Amino acid sequence: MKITVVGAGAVGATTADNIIRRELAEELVLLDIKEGVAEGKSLDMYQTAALLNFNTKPVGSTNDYEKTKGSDVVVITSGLPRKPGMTREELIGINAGIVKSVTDNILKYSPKAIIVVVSNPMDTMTYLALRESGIPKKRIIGMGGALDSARFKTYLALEMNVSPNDIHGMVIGGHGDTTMIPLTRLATYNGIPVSRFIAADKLDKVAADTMVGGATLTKLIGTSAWYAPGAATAMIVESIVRNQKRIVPCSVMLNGEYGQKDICMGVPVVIGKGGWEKIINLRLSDAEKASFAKSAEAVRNMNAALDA
Ligand SMILES: NC(=O)c1ccc[n+]([C@@H]2O[C@H](COP(=O)([O-])OP(=O)(O)OC[C@H]3O[C@@H](n4cnc5c(N)ncnc54)[C@H](O)[C@@H]3O)[C@@H](O)[C@H]2O)c1
Ligand SMILES: O=C(O)C[C@H](O)C(=O)O
Repeated sequence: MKITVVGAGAVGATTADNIIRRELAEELVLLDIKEGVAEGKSLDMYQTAALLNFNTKPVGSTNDYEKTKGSDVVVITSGLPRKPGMTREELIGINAGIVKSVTDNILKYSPKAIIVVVSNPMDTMTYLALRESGIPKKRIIGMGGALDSARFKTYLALEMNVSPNDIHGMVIGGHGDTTMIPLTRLATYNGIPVSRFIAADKLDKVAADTMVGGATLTKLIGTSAWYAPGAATAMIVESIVRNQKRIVPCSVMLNGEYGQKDICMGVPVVIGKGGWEKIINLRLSDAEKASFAKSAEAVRNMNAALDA
């Protein structure tokens, strides 16, 4: 198994670190356009092997795609992160060009790779990568819902003062401050609806905090987050390489599911060795269906900017 992570910034390096610690591949290539950064971070990470007992060797590359040849899975994290006060959507101008050129280069050397897109605005970047590459849709997975769901579970656990490990819940829709849809109705504390433990107004606040979870961290840190994004991305990669068939909300191309077509948005999918293998069709309430349609409209408008 060979995995490449493009972009050795905060999210790319954290993703790579999680992947090698869990030994998800024999070989991990970390690539960045900045001279020496991927090589330096790879060496730094490899120096933890003797302390943490793992055997995957990370290899750095300054924009040399030959080194990525034959990758089974490629994660794209290259691109600008937002600054406080910005939306993810404002990154489209620069990041679209980066994601397009990276996708072209990756597929030259790894035509069969499954691609996990992280760069923002993620739903539109996933759509772009799929449109530009023309590869089968099941091989392109956008990472957003995995992270948003982890934040949702964390806020629920904090409110209830319980372990996040006992909380189940999903966030679907777009990966944007106003487009994500935390499914409060379906969230449970070990199978028991969370509404049995949290008052309605508190549950609404958890949902609202989840939606601006990325913006909150960006304001605190001065740039966007990386620990949970890196862990969420590695979790998806693990489900692919170990064929775990986990159900994860991911941005995938819809063809009539959830009433939408020709758009990549977050819905629950089964992730295995083929990429996303199946979409799980949730029975949404009328209000949830309306939120999904509204979210799709916003994502579609963003996609239209690709051709503007
Ligand atoms: N989908 C999500 O849930 C999620 C979560 C966190 C961050 N993000 C997004 O991920 C992206 C990266 O965030 P970050 O915090 O790691 O940013 P960062 O600035 O720390 O790292 C980005 C890296 O990309 C590199 N890069 C730029 N152009 C490149 C190219 N053409 N080829 C190779 N490398 C290139 C840069 O040199 C830099 O090292 C941002 O767009 C951010 O918004 C998405
Ligand atoms: O908030 C951001 O801009 C980065 C990422 O999408 C996140 O949710 O952490």
